[in-house]
Amino acid sequence: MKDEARLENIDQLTNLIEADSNEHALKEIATLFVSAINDWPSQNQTNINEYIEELHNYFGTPITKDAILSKTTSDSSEDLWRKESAASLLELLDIAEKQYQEEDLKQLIQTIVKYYQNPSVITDPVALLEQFGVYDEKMDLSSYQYPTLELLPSLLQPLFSKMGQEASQYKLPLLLDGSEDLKLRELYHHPNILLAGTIASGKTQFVYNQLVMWLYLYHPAQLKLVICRSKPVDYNTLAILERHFLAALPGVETPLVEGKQVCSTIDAIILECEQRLNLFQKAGVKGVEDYNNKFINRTLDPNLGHRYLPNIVLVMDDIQTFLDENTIKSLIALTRMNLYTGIYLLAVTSQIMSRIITPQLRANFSVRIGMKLMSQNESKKILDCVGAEKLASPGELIYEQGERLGKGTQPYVEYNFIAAICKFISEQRGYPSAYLLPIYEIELPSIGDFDIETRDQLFREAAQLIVMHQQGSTALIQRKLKLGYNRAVRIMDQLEAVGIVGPFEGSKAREVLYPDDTL
Ligand SMILES: Nc1ncnc2c1ncn2[C@@H]1O[C@H](COP(=O)(O)OP(=O)(O)OP(=O)(O)O)[C@@H](O)[C@H]1O
Repeated sequence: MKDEARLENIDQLTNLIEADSNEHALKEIATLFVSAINDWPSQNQTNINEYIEELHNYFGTPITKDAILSKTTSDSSEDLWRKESAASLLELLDIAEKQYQEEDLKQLIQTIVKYYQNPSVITDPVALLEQFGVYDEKMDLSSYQYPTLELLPSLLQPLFSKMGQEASQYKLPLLLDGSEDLKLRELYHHPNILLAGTIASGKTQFVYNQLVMWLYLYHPAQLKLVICRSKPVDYNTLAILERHFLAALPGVETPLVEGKQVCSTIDAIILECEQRLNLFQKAGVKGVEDYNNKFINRTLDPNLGHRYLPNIVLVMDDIQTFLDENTIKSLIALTRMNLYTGIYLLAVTSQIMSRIITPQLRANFSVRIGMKLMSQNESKKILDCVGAEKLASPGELIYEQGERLGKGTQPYVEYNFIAAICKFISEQRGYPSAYLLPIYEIELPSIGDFDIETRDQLFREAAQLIVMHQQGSTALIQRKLKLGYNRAVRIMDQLEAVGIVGPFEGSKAREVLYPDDTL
């Protein structure tokens, strides 16, 4: 984590609260705390710790509601100010008790200081872009409000509150254990995670837990998700986050990735990865963390292609359903090059066969997690040791990273709460579209018997669509580019003229003559 200026002074805290455009319980508590300090009858009190010490001297230790109530009785004019101050303290302890089950004022103030000391929680990189001269009104989500803890069941609020405090030290955390021993894992040095478990062992819940945690921690400018699903019923709740947190290929209808699109999407992520590595080289840095710091500190010129790089997490649930030969090759390529790029892969499977998780691919997953597995043999295949066959299902897991092994339990966040969090986010202003993944530009052939000037304006987009989907269908152009039939037919004729598709074949789709490995 980078060093932050220490937050000790009451004026600093007041300024940070004012700059925090989100409404949440911690801000309310911090505001009451500032007003309690301002009312406290001591000379020029400006230091937060000294103020806490004065409170301890006066109320005793710990400073609880009972301690405050039993002290605030006398009527001298100095005590009137103390009473005012105490009223704010009582109010803030009241909120803290309900929201965070915290009764000790000192602990609470430490939490506030920690929260406001870490600017990544409150700083919006998009708002910062304004300073770089590349500010774009359409991309401004500076009024974005992070989901509040109240959207979670009250039983889980203390866990997420603790998570929020601890997670500020991580570049991207993974939740491994949600029991009393909260256990998070830093993914920056281990960006590829494999999760295996039998059917109904809690794998999808594991994925949702990570997503919910990240949605609590990050601004839409900082995190993008690509979700590959095998069943159309999965992850529908997340589709409404398209314009906030999802990344997608240009021109696709649903931002949740299925079937044939999986391989082209992974290839697009590989391209994004390559672009990032180029940017790092130009910037003279090793990874995304230093790169973004340089960008925020205005040492990288946006006119040279530099931009803020969000974390991108590729989630592949039921990975076995996507793994044909090409996809395995692409995944191996991706997992070889994505270290420190801010691009992560979370792969989930219920099938432990080496045909699916090939030794080459397995070796690139440096974080491996087993939920309940069928046999000792399966456990060994995933974790290099037995044990996962004995886990309680759903929810328990064993994780392995390098030499270490650990056991954890996943919390259970019911889907209606997840849906409420997504709804809370989706109702806010979003970007004009999903974060668009790059696609390889097609070198259009120069052959053809029509004038380039007469090409349809959407000719290039249509060509990319047809080649990407390997489907010479007029209906596809109509649907994806939202065009009328006649215009789509005209474009198809133009595509035939340059040799991208074959001739019209009646009710059959035209043959695509341009191979998709050029994409
Ligand atoms: N930690 C947990 N505590 C209690 N119930 C849980 C927990 N995790 C999951 N469940 C419940 O167990 C069931 C199976 O969970 P989930 O769908 O996550 O499993 P899965 O491994 O993804 O299953 P599949 O392989 O069929 O996709 C669901 O009904 C879910 O609500």
